[in-house]
Amino acid sequence: MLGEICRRRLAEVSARPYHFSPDLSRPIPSFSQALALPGLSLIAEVKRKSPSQGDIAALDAPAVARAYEQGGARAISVLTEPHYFAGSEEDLRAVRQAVGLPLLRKDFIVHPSQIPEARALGASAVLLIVAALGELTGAYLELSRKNGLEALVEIHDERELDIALEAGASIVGINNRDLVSLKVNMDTAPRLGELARSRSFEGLLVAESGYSTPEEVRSLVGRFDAVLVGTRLARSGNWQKAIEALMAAADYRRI
Ligand SMILES: O=C(O)c1ccccc1NCC(=O)[C@H](O)[C@H](O)COP(=O)(O)O
Repeated sequence: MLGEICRRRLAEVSARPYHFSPDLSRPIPSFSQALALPGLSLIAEVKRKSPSQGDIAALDAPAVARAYEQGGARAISVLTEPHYFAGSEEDLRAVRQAVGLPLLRKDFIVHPSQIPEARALGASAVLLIVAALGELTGAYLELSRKNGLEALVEIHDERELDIALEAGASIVGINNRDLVSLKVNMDTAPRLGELARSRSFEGLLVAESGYSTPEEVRSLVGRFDAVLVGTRLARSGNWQKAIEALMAAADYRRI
């Protein structure tokens, strides 16, 4: 699945003109500072559909983002991939205008032009998926920093953790979902999080995918800096309430 999505995204992105020159003097909120606040931070995702779930919810991106912000999310992830997730660049631009929280551009970054584009649209950070970028991860990380962006470097196994650490990632996301098979294993994030810390990783750790109950979220307190939640929130219908329920469980001081 990951290969199919990336091939399609690369074809689309490389066919359009490269014309992004973001204004780097325009201030944007810090993604890492939001994640480093005391307790477990919640990154709430605007997600309409996905390859594993099909249709999730017909969301108005800025309205949902405002509810996420009111509910206490500390950052918002906006999917901008159009075919498999029904997102768009316009969603990112509109969410930037609607909320003050830092935004993560959630997409399949496979072409350098997507990085300055993300900054121009108002993102504070981009997602870099090691399974997609492999040894190019370091180069994309550097390009992100040059464009005034932070990067959530996403891994799913030990080899990808090695690549992320070698690349100098300071925010590592551990995805419980295998993006090739789409299977979710909730032991993945805790196991690899522990491994990262045992290898002296002192940056921020984010647990991703499959979180839907306060108990699951609570289990991350003291082990992760943030959790990224999409489907559970998007489906809730009452986004602010759903966030508040998850935050109540997460709002513990770091142990
Ligand atoms: O969600 C999918 O089905 C998916 C399939 C292929 C590539 C990526 C995919 N999801 C991206 C994500 O990492 C999630 O959107 C994110 O972690 C939130 O997960 P969830 O809370 O389980 O919706």
